[in-house]
Amino acid sequence: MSGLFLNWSLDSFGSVIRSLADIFIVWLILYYVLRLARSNSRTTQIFKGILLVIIVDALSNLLGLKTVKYFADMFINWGFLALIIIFQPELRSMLEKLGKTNVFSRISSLSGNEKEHLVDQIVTAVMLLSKDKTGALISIERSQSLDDYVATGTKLNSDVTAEILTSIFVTTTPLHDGAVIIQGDKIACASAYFPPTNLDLPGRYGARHRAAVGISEITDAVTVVVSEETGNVSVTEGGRMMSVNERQLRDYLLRTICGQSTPVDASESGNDETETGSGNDQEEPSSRRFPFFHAESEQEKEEEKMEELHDEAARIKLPQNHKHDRPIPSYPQQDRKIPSFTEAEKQMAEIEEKKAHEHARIEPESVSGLKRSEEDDDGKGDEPHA
Ligand SMILES: Nc1ncnc2c1ncn2[C@@H]1O[C@H](COP(=O)(O)OP(=O)(O)OP(=O)(O)O)[C@@H](O)[C@H]1O
Repeated sequence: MSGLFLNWSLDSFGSVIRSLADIFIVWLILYYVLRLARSNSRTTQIFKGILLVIIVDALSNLLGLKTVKYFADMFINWGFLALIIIFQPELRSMLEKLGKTNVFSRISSLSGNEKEHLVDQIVTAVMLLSKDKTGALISIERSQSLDDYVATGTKLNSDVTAEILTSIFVTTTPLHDGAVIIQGDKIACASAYFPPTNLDLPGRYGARHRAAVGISEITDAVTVVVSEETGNVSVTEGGRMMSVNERQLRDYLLRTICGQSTPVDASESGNDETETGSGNDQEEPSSRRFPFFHAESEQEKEEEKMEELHDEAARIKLPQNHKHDRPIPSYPQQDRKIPSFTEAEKQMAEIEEKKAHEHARIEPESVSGLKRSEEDDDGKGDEPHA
Protein backbone atom coordinates (compact mmCIF):
# COMPACT_ATOMS: atom_id res chain seq x y z
CA MET A 1 0.00 0.00 0.00
CA SER A 2 2.76 2.42 1.01
CA GLY A 3 4.79 1.37 -2.12
CA LEU A 4 1.78 2.22 -4.29
CA PHE A 5 1.44 5.59 -2.58
CA LEU A 6 5.17 6.28 -3.06
CA ASN A 7 4.91 5.35 -6.78
CA TRP A 8 1.90 7.60 -7.17
CA SER A 9 3.53 10.57 -5.45
CA LEU A 10 6.73 10.12 -7.52
CA ASP A 11 4.60 10.02 -10.67
CA SER A 12 2.67 13.14 -9.74
CA PHE A 13 5.91 14.89 -8.70
CA GLY A 14 7.37 14.04 -12.13
CA SER A 15 4.31 15.36 -13.94
CA VAL A 16 4.38 18.60 -11.89
CA ILE A 17 8.04 19.11 -12.86
CA ARG A 18 7.21 18.36 -16.51
CA SER A 19 4.33 20.86 -16.47
CA LEU A 20 6.52 23.51 -14.84
CA ALA A 21 9.26 22.94 -17.44
CA ASP A 22 6.62 23.13 -20.17
CA ILE A 23 5.25 26.43 -18.87
CA PHE A 24 8.75 27.81 -18.36
CA ILE A 25 9.83 27.01 -21.95
CA VAL A 26 6.65 28.53 -23.44
CA TRP A 27 7.08 31.60 -21.20
CA LEU A 28 10.70 31.93 -22.34
CA ILE A 29 9.72 31.73 -26.02
CA LEU A 30 6.90 34.24 -25.53
CA TYR A 31 9.20 36.54 -23.60
CA TYR A 32 11.81 36.57 -26.38
CA VAL A 33 9.18 36.93 -29.12
CA LEU A 34 7.60 39.91 -27.33
CA ARG A 35 11.02 41.42 -26.68
CA LEU A 36 11.81 41.05 -30.36
CA ALA A 37 8.43 42.58 -31.22
CA ARG A 38 9.11 45.59 -29.01
CA SER A 39 12.74 46.03 -30.04
CA ASN A 40 11.96 48.45 -32.89
CA SER A 41 9.04 50.05 -34.69
CA ARG A 42 9.40 47.76 -37.74
CA THR A 43 8.88 44.60 -35.69
CA THR A 44 6.03 46.25 -33.76
CA GLN A 45 4.22 47.00 -37.04
CA ILE A 46 4.77 43.45 -38.30
CA PHE A 47 3.37 41.98 -35.09
CA LYS A 48 0.36 44.28 -35.30
CA GLY A 49 -0.23 42.98 -38.86
CA ILE A 50 -0.02 39.36 -37.68
CA LEU A 51 -2.48 40.06 -34.88
CA LEU A 52 -4.89 41.61 -37.41
CA VAL A 53 -4.75 38.52 -39.66
CA ILE A 54 -5.45 36.26 -36.65
CA ILE A 55 -8.47 38.42 -35.69
CA VAL A 56 -9.75 38.35 -39.32
CA ASP A 57 -9.34 34.56 -39.37
CA ALA A 58 -11.31 34.15 -36.14
CA LEU A 59 -14.06 36.56 -37.26
CA SER A 60 -14.42 34.92 -40.69
CA ASN A 61 -14.75 31.57 -38.95
CA LEU A 62 -17.43 32.99 -36.67
CA LEU A 63 -19.37 34.64 -39.49
CA GLY A 64 -18.90 31.76 -41.95
CA LEU A 65 -17.02 33.86 -44.55
CA LYS A 66 -15.38 30.96 -46.36
CA THR A 67 -13.26 32.83 -48.91
CA VAL A 68 -11.90 35.30 -46.35
CA LYS A 69 -11.10 32.40 -44.02
CA TYR A 70 -9.37 30.53 -46.86
CA PHE A 71 -7.04 33.47 -47.50
CA ALA A 72 -6.47 34.18 -43.81
CA ASP A 73 -5.59 30.51 -43.24
CA MET A 74 -3.24 30.51 -46.18
CA PHE A 75 -1.57 33.64 -44.85
CA ILE A 76 -1.16 32.12 -41.40
CA ASN A 77 0.24 28.83 -42.80
CA TRP A 78 2.79 30.50 -45.05
CA GLY A 79 3.33 33.44 -42.72
CA PHE A 80 5.64 31.38 -40.53
CA LEU A 81 8.07 30.99 -43.43
CA ALA A 82 7.74 34.68 -44.27
CA LEU A 83 8.51 35.60 -40.65
CA ILE A 84 11.73 33.57 -40.69
CA ILE A 85 12.79 35.39 -43.86
CA ILE A 86 11.82 38.84 -42.52
CA PHE A 87 13.49 38.30 -39.15
CA GLN A 88 16.53 36.51 -40.51
CA PRO A 89 19.06 39.12 -39.19
CA GLU A 90 17.42 39.25 -35.74
CA LEU A 91 17.20 35.46 -35.51
CA ARG A 92 20.79 35.10 -36.65
CA SER A 93 22.10 37.51 -34.03
CA MET A 94 19.93 35.84 -31.37
CA LEU A 95 21.34 32.40 -32.24
CA GLU A 96 24.86 33.83 -32.45
CA LYS A 97 24.48 35.31 -28.97
CA LEU A 98 23.13 32.00 -27.71
CA GLY A 99 26.07 30.13 -29.22
CA LYS A 100 28.58 32.52 -27.69
CA THR A 101 27.02 32.35 -24.25
CA ASN A 102 29.10 30.33 -21.86
CA VAL A 103 27.66 29.35 -18.49
CA PHE A 104 31.20 28.65 -17.24
CA SER A 105 32.64 31.96 -18.34
CA ARG A 106 36.15 33.06 -17.41
CA ILE A 107 34.84 35.73 -15.04
CA SER A 108 32.54 33.30 -13.23
CA SER A 109 35.50 31.06 -12.44
CA LEU A 110 37.09 33.81 -10.30
CA SER A 111 36.59 33.88 -6.56
CA GLY A 112 34.75 36.78 -4.90
CA ASN A 113 38.02 38.34 -3.74
CA GLU A 114 39.58 38.05 -7.17
CA LYS A 115 36.56 39.74 -8.74
CA GLU A 116 36.68 42.56 -6.20
CA HIS A 117 40.41 42.99 -6.79
CA LEU A 118 39.70 43.18 -10.53
CA VAL A 119 37.04 45.85 -10.00
CA ASP A 120 39.34 47.88 -7.75
CA GLN A 121 42.17 47.83 -10.27
CA ILE A 122 39.83 49.00 -13.03
CA VAL A 123 38.32 51.74 -10.83
CA THR A 124 41.77 52.96 -9.75
CA ALA A 125 42.94 53.12 -13.37
CA VAL A 126 39.77 54.92 -14.45
CA MET A 127 40.11 57.46 -11.59
CA LEU A 128 43.58 58.37 -12.79
CA LEU A 129 42.73 58.37 -16.50
CA SER A 130 39.66 60.50 -15.85
CA LYS A 131 41.63 63.01 -13.76
CA ASP A 132 44.33 63.15 -16.43
CA LYS A 133 41.70 63.38 -19.21
CA THR A 134 43.26 60.45 -21.00
CA GLY A 135 40.77 58.68 -23.25
CA ALA A 136 40.16 55.00 -22.53
CA LEU A 137 37.91 52.14 -23.55
CA ILE A 138 37.86 49.02 -21.36
CA SER A 139 35.53 46.07 -21.96
CA ILE A 140 34.99 43.30 -19.46
CA GLU A 141 33.89 39.97 -20.89
CA ARG A 142 31.00 38.27 -19.15
CA SER A 143 29.16 35.18 -20.38
CA GLN A 144 29.45 35.97 -24.10
CA SER A 145 32.89 35.47 -25.57
CA LEU A 146 34.83 38.49 -26.86
CA ASP A 147 37.43 36.29 -28.60
CA ASP A 148 36.46 37.67 -32.04
CA TYR A 149 37.28 41.19 -30.87
CA VAL A 150 40.45 40.14 -29.04
CA ALA A 151 41.63 38.88 -32.43
CA THR A 152 41.39 42.44 -33.83
CA GLY A 153 43.80 43.81 -31.22
CA THR A 154 47.26 43.09 -29.87
CA LYS A 155 47.28 40.15 -27.49
CA LEU A 156 48.70 40.80 -24.03
CA ASN A 157 47.46 38.17 -21.57
CA SER A 158 48.79 40.18 -18.64
CA ASP A 159 47.54 40.64 -15.10
CA VAL A 160 44.97 43.35 -14.56
CA THR A 161 46.69 46.11 -12.63
CA ALA A 162 45.92 49.81 -12.54
CA GLU A 163 49.51 50.53 -13.64
CA ILE A 164 49.27 48.40 -16.79
CA LEU A 165 45.80 49.70 -17.65
CA THR A 166 46.85 53.34 -17.34
CA SER A 167 50.13 52.74 -19.21
CA ILE A 168 48.26 51.27 -22.16
CA PHE A 169 46.21 54.43 -22.66
CA VAL A 170 49.12 56.87 -22.41
CA THR A 171 48.84 58.48 -25.81
CA THR A 172 52.51 58.19 -26.73
CA THR A 173 52.34 54.39 -26.71
CA PRO A 174 51.52 52.26 -29.76
CA LEU A 175 48.67 50.42 -28.03
CA HIS A 176 46.63 53.35 -26.78
CA ASP A 177 44.20 53.45 -29.71
CA GLY A 178 41.23 51.12 -29.52
CA ALA A 179 39.90 49.04 -26.68
CA VAL A 180 41.35 46.94 -23.89
CA ILE A 181 39.52 43.66 -23.37
CA ILE A 182 39.55 41.94 -19.99
CA GLN A 183 38.81 38.21 -19.91
CA GLY A 184 38.70 36.70 -16.45
CA ASP A 185 41.57 38.18 -14.45
CA LYS A 186 43.70 38.92 -17.52
CA ILE A 187 44.05 41.83 -19.91
CA ALA A 188 43.52 39.77 -23.05
CA CYS A 189 44.45 42.51 -25.51
CA ALA A 190 44.78 46.19 -26.21
CA SER A 191 44.01 48.16 -29.35
CA ALA A 192 40.93 46.10 -30.22
CA TYR A 193 38.33 47.31 -32.67
CA PHE A 194 34.61 47.31 -31.82
CA PRO A 195 31.83 47.72 -34.37
CA PRO A 196 30.31 51.14 -33.61
CA THR A 197 26.63 51.61 -32.95
CA ASN A 198 24.28 53.04 -35.56
CA LEU A 199 22.18 54.74 -32.89
CA ASP A 200 21.76 58.49 -32.91
CA LEU A 201 23.93 59.52 -29.96
CA PRO A 202 24.15 63.14 -28.81
CA GLY A 203 26.75 65.11 -30.78
CA ARG A 204 29.21 65.27 -27.88
CA TYR A 205 29.84 61.53 -28.17
CA GLY A 206 32.36 60.50 -30.80
CA ALA A 207 33.84 57.29 -32.15
CA ARG A 208 35.03 55.94 -28.79
CA HIS A 209 31.58 56.18 -27.20
CA ARG A 210 29.97 54.77 -30.35
CA ALA A 211 32.31 51.79 -30.17
CA ALA A 212 31.42 51.30 -26.49
CA VAL A 213 27.68 51.31 -27.18
CA GLY A 214 28.25 49.14 -30.27
CA ILE A 215 29.95 46.31 -28.37
CA SER A 216 27.26 46.44 -25.69
CA GLU A 217 24.56 45.92 -28.32
CA ILE A 218 26.02 42.67 -29.62
CA THR A 219 27.49 41.15 -26.46
CA ASP A 220 26.76 41.21 -22.73
CA ALA A 221 30.14 42.83 -21.98
CA VAL A 222 30.33 45.78 -19.59
CA THR A 223 32.39 48.60 -21.05
CA VAL A 224 33.91 51.61 -19.33
CA VAL A 225 34.72 54.71 -21.41
CA VAL A 226 36.78 57.67 -20.28
CA SER A 227 36.34 60.76 -22.40
CA GLU A 228 39.54 62.42 -23.48
CA GLU A 229 37.73 65.70 -23.93
CA THR A 230 35.98 65.97 -20.59
CA GLY A 231 37.41 63.18 -18.42
CA ASN A 232 33.83 61.99 -17.86
CA VAL A 233 33.32 58.30 -17.24
CA SER A 234 30.50 56.29 -18.80
CA VAL A 235 29.48 52.67 -18.65
CA THR A 236 27.75 50.82 -21.46
CA GLU A 237 25.77 47.64 -21.16
CA GLY A 238 22.92 46.17 -23.22
CA GLY A 239 22.99 49.04 -25.73
CA ARG A 240 22.63 51.70 -23.01
CA MET A 241 25.12 54.26 -21.83
CA MET A 242 25.26 55.85 -18.39
CA SER A 243 27.43 58.60 -16.96
CA VAL A 244 28.89 57.57 -13.62
CA ASN A 245 31.16 59.02 -10.97
CA GLU A 246 33.93 56.90 -9.48
CA ARG A 247 31.83 55.59 -6.62
CA GLN A 248 28.96 54.72 -8.91
CA LEU A 249 31.41 53.01 -11.23
CA ARG A 250 32.68 50.80 -8.42
CA ASP A 251 29.14 49.99 -7.30
CA TYR A 252 28.12 49.20 -10.85
CA LEU A 253 31.08 46.91 -11.49
CA LEU A 254 30.66 45.18 -8.14
CA ARG A 255 27.04 44.56 -9.00
CA THR A 256 27.56 43.33 -12.56
CA ILE A 257 30.81 41.43 -12.05
CA CYS A 258 30.69 40.27 -8.44
CA GLY A 259 26.90 40.05 -8.26
CA GLN A 260 26.79 42.30 -5.21
CA SER A 261 23.38 43.90 -4.96
CA THR A 262 24.38 47.51 -4.48
CA PRO A 263 22.06 49.67 -6.58
CA VAL A 264 23.61 52.46 -8.58
CA ASP A 265 22.02 55.79 -9.10
CA ALA A 266 23.49 56.12 -12.55
CA SER A 267 21.43 58.27 -14.80
CA GLU A 268 20.99 57.79 -18.53
CA SER A 269 23.69 59.10 -20.83
CA GLY A 270 24.31 62.78 -20.72
CA ASN A 271 23.82 63.21 -17.01
CA ASP A 272 27.19 64.01 -15.56
CA GLU A 273 28.55 63.29 -12.13
CA THR A 274 26.21 64.45 -9.46
CA GLU A 275 27.48 62.74 -6.36
CA THR A 276 31.26 62.87 -6.56
CA GLY A 277 32.74 62.61 -3.12
CA SER A 278 29.41 62.57 -1.34
CA GLY A 279 27.93 59.65 0.57
CA ASN A 280 25.87 57.37 -1.61
CA ASP A 281 22.27 57.90 -0.53
CA GLN A 282 21.11 55.05 -2.74
CA GLU A 283 22.79 52.25 -0.81
CA GLU A 284 19.74 51.42 1.18
CA PRO A 285 19.12 47.70 0.86
CA SER A 286 21.91 46.50 3.16
CA SER A 287 21.29 49.26 5.66
CA ARG A 288 17.60 48.53 5.63
CA ARG A 289 18.25 44.87 6.18
CA PHE A 290 20.55 45.56 9.15
CA PRO A 291 19.34 48.86 10.54
CA PHE A 292 21.50 48.88 13.72
CA PHE A 293 24.86 50.42 12.93
CA HIS A 294 25.41 48.45 9.77
CA ALA A 295 24.60 51.30 7.40
CA GLU A 296 27.22 53.49 8.96
CA SER A 297 29.89 50.85 9.12
CA GLU A 298 29.18 49.80 5.52
CA GLN A 299 29.37 53.38 4.33
CA GLU A 300 32.52 53.98 6.32
CA LYS A 301 34.05 50.85 4.86
CA GLU A 302 33.22 52.01 1.36
CA GLU A 303 34.58 55.46 2.02
CA GLU A 304 37.80 53.93 3.32
CA LYS A 305 37.99 51.76 0.22
CA MET A 306 37.51 54.73 -2.08
CA GLU A 307 40.23 56.63 -0.25
CA GLU A 308 42.51 53.64 -0.58
CA LEU A 309 41.87 53.56 -4.33
CA HIS A 310 42.48 57.32 -4.53
CA ASP A 311 45.85 56.90 -2.80
CA GLU A 312 46.65 54.01 -5.11
CA ALA A 313 45.78 56.13 -8.16
CA ALA A 314 47.86 59.04 -6.81
CA ARG A 315 50.90 56.76 -6.57
CA ILE A 316 50.82 56.02 -10.30
CA LYS A 317 52.60 58.70 -12.28
CA LEU A 318 51.64 59.20 -15.89
CA PRO A 319 54.13 60.96 -18.15
CA GLN A 320 53.47 64.67 -18.32
CA ASN A 321 52.36 66.24 -21.57
CA HIS A 322 51.90 62.86 -23.22
CA LYS A 323 48.87 64.21 -25.01
CA HIS A 324 50.94 66.94 -26.64
CA ASP A 325 53.68 64.54 -27.71
CA ARG A 326 51.35 61.97 -29.15
CA PRO A 327 52.39 60.25 -32.37
CA ILE A 328 50.24 59.78 -35.46
CA PRO A 329 47.42 57.49 -34.28
CA SER A 330 48.29 53.91 -35.15
CA TYR A 331 44.62 53.13 -35.50
CA PRO A 332 43.90 53.86 -39.20
CA GLN A 333 47.25 52.36 -40.20
CA GLN A 334 46.17 48.98 -38.96
CA ASP A 335 43.38 48.93 -41.53
CA ARG A 336 40.86 49.57 -38.80
CA LYS A 337 39.49 52.88 -39.89
CA ILE A 338 37.72 54.99 -37.35
CA PRO A 339 34.21 55.30 -38.72
CA SER A 340 33.46 58.91 -39.48
CA PHE A 341 30.09 60.27 -38.55
CA THR A 342 30.54 63.90 -39.24
CA GLU A 343 32.21 65.62 -42.15
CA ALA A 344 34.96 66.87 -39.86
CA GLU A 345 35.75 63.38 -38.60
CA LYS A 346 35.77 62.08 -42.16
CA GLN A 347 38.28 64.75 -43.17
CA MET A 348 40.40 63.98 -40.12
CA ALA A 349 40.49 60.27 -40.98
CA GLU A 350 41.51 61.11 -44.56
CA ILE A 351 44.30 63.40 -43.36
CA GLU A 352 45.55 60.73 -40.98
CA GLU A 353 45.50 58.11 -43.70
CA LYS A 354 47.40 60.41 -46.07
CA LYS A 355 50.00 61.07 -43.40
CA ALA A 356 50.29 57.36 -42.71
CA HIS A 357 51.00 56.73 -46.40
CA GLU A 358 53.59 59.47 -46.55
CA HIS A 359 55.19 58.07 -43.46
CA ALA A 360 55.29 54.57 -44.98
CA ARG A 361 56.93 56.00 -48.11
CA ILE A 362 59.76 57.54 -46.12
CA GLU A 363 60.45 54.46 -44.03
CA PRO A 364 58.47 51.43 -45.19
CA GLU A 365 59.48 49.13 -42.35
CA SER A 366 58.63 51.59 -39.56
CA VAL A 367 54.91 51.06 -39.26
CA SER A 368 54.94 50.41 -35.56
CA GLY A 369 53.82 53.20 -33.29
CA LEU A 370 56.92 52.64 -31.13
CA LYS A 371 59.15 53.79 -33.94
CA ARG A 372 56.92 56.74 -34.52
CA SER A 373 56.96 57.74 -30.88
CA GLU A 374 60.76 57.67 -30.97
CA GLU A 375 60.62 60.11 -33.85
CA ASP A 376 58.33 62.27 -31.84
CA ASP A 377 61.07 62.67 -29.31
CA ASP A 378 62.89 64.56 -32.04
CA GLY A 379 59.92 66.79 -32.26
CA LYS A 380 58.76 65.60 -35.70
CA GLY A 381 55.51 63.93 -35.05
CA ASP A 382 53.29 66.23 -33.03
CA GLU A 383 49.75 65.57 -34.14
CA PRO A 384 46.48 66.82 -32.78
CA HIS A 385 44.16 64.15 -31.51
CA ALA A 386 41.34 63.15 -33.82
N1 LIG B 1 35.44 51.32 -33.36
C1 LIG B 1 36.34 51.57 -32.42
N2 LIG B 1 36.78 50.56 -31.63
C2 LIG B 1 37.67 50.81 -30.67
N3 LIG B 1 38.16 52.03 -30.38
C3 LIG B 1 37.75 53.06 -31.13
C4 LIG B 1 36.82 52.89 -32.18
N4 LIG B 1 36.58 54.08 -32.74
C5 LIG B 1 37.35 54.96 -32.06
N5 LIG B 1 38.05 54.37 -31.10
C6 LIG B 1 38.99 55.01 -30.16
O1 LIG B 1 38.50 56.31 -29.90
C7 LIG B 1 39.47 57.29 -30.29
C8 LIG B 1 38.78 58.45 -30.93
O2 LIG B 1 37.84 58.89 -30.06
P1 LIG B 1 36.92 60.16 -30.37
O3 LIG B 1 37.61 61.37 -29.86
O4 LIG B 1 36.45 60.14 -31.76
O5 LIG B 1 35.72 59.68 -29.48
P2 LIG B 1 34.84 60.41 -28.41
O6 LIG B 1 33.70 59.48 -28.18
O7 LIG B 1 34.57 61.82 -28.82
O8 LIG B 1 35.74 60.37 -27.14
P3 LIG B 1 36.53 61.55 -26.40
O9 LIG B 1 35.52 62.20 -25.51
O10 LIG B 1 37.57 60.77 -25.68
O11 LIG B 1 37.09 62.48 -27.44
C9 LIG B 1 40.36 56.59 -31.31
O12 LIG B 1 41.63 57.17 -31.29
C10 LIG B 1 40.36 55.18 -30.79
O13 LIG B 1 41.31 55.02 -29.76
